[in-house]
Amino acid sequence: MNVVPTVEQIIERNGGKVSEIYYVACGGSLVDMYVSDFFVRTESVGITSGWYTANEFVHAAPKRLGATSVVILCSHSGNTPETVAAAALARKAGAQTVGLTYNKEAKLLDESDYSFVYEWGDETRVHNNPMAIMLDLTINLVDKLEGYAHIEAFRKGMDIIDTVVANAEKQVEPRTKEFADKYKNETMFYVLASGASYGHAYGFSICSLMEMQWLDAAPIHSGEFFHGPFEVTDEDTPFIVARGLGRTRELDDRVLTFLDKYAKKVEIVDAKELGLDLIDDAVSEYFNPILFYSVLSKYRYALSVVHNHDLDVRRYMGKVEY
Ligand SMILES: O=P(O)(O)OC[C@H]1O[C@](O)(CO)[C@@H](O)[C@@H]1O
Repeated sequence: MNVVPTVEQIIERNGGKVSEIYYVACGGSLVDMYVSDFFVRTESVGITSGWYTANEFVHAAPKRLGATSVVILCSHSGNTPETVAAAALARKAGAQTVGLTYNKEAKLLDESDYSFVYEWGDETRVHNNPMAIMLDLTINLVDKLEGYAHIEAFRKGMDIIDTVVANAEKQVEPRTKEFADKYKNETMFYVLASGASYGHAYGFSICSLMEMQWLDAAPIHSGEFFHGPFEVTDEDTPFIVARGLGRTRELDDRVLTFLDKYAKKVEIVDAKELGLDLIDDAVSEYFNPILFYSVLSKYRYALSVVHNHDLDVRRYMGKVEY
């Protein structure tokens, strides 16, 4: 998808003034936004950002929300009521709203100044998935507003990410089956990551393991592991570590050094070993979550097979009042 016309219109509407970008959604759509929020937090000098579950945005909106805010909202179905309400609220406050959805008839589109109806299901074209579109939009917006030194390296990364992911998926296929066989009777997993990838520790826990497999799971930031969680470590507790590339890899490595001594059930998903180092070091960390999403989806599929538990089965979601 070409994000440039949207970037230009956003900038034109406010005479080049954007003071904050808010990322607002629920569940898996929210997870997909984490990397963009992380990018703004760590790379922008003049723009602040916030990452909000939609209902919290509605009930406790930031005071700064206003005409110079850009609010990016994503809903796969396009009709999640909290996300649609957040878009309406953002618009009422004078902010510019960008809506992403898979559904051409989405209610979210009625509340969006700019929209992206994205592709889904073609695993070979991850650059057209919402996570990549939002990241592309964010990086181009920051670049146009204040300059981003590694924009060309990022664009080159976008050109090859589909190939990197396709190769990585093939590479992990056998080990996802081994993982599923080894861990089929486990009921609790701790999922660790850091930096741009932390959103996927959260997402794999709440969406893939809890929602789709009805298993207990908890995300732990690699940096936080040594500030409480590591006390549960023993030889029987399973850990999944998404070992990213980039500035915070050291945090993941510190966890792995500790687990190597005190744990026995450790699954490492390493972005470097899976070929992400084909992308320039200056930007590869922003591609970690795109790779991890696709690769971890293979892990969850393998678990669903050994559990004979279809990934689409729900007990409560969309079935009862909540
Ligand atoms: O992206 P949407 O359609 O707003 O849906 C959000 C819902 O979808 C999921 O991300 C995945 O089923 C849930 O976690 C969440 O309730």
